[in-house]
Amino acid sequence: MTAPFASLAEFSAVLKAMPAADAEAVQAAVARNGQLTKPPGALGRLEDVAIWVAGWQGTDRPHCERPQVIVFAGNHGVVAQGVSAFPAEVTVQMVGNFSAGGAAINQLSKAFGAAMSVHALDLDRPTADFTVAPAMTEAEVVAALATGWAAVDPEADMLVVGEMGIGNTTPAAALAAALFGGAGADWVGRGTGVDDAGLARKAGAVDAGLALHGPLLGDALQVMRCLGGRELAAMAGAIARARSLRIAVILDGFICTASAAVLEKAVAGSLDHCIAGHVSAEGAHGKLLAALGKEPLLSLGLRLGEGSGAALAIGVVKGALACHSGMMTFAEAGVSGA
Ligand SMILES: O=C(O)c1ccc[n+]([C@@H]2O[C@H](COP(=O)([O-])O)[C@@H](O)[C@H]2O)c1
Ligand SMILES: Cc1cc2nc[nH]c2cc1C
Repeated sequence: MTAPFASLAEFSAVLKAMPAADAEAVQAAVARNGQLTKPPGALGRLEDVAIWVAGWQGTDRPHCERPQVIVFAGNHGVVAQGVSAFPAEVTVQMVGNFSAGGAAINQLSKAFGAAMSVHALDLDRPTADFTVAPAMTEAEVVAALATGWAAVDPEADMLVVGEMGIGNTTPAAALAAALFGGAGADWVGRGTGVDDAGLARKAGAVDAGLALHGPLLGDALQVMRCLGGRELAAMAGAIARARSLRIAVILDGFICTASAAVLEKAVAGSLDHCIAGHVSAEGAHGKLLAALGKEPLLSLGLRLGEGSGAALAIGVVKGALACHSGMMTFAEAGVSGA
């Protein structure tokens, strides 16, 4: 579907008109959960997950039979500041690897029965270095949001968005700092494995970006334009599209979460259809999730990106929905209650 916005103002209006969860389906799912053959609460957070998905799918028998994984790739001018352990050409090389089926996310998507696609966004045209200019023009950020919007399969019943972009933990840290306050040092981490000097360069780059674009940063969508990147904006566009379709979303790591946070800051409640798949090893991811009030499902020390942690969490969500929708009630099974 062509995106119903051609400017950031129109995208903002779209965010303000998003559907809510189905309160009746939530109520029905709570009632069903209470009748299933288990002690009350014995499935822990799986019960909450199932009831939450029920609300977005509008049924007390929610399912995860057609999960979709989308990986967006972008390149970043700020890599000129020496902020990554890897060279920028790895982004396009990894897109080749995704297309050939050779990356971790290919295997995880297959393992959890998800349809996976990859979208490379103007890799030969990196965003501007945000320490000297806004990362994107309005036309560029809107185009990236629209790519994400169009990439979502309306028939999917669960969405994972992931990313690949050498250097992108730096724009992600810049988004987090601009949205939640603090300095670069509060939000940067080691990414693909920078040393102490690299970490200091990342903090310096974020501080320079905050200082340069300061006057615009009260507006979350301007934060994305000035400090973000194409794959970050595309993830935000896909998460917004999923909301418009009432498809639940599993968030991935630090970059994905920072991109999503832009939507929440633009319009509070924009991430009510999103769950945190995992907490990554990137230093500030836990803090960012806490700021959003999201409790991660998994904590496995991953710091890969690509949607990998969220793809693993598909397995947890599938387990939650299989139990909720497939179990018998006490009455059906002839099991005595407490
Ligand atoms: O998902 C995460 O939390 C995460 C943490 C560290 C690194 N990454 C991945 O590594 C790349 C960014 O790291 P860097 O050091 O180049 O900024 C990018 O391709 C991400 O997918 C991802
Ligand atoms: C090899 C490699 C694979 C990745 N996947 C996501 N980010 C990545 C960064 C690197 C360097």
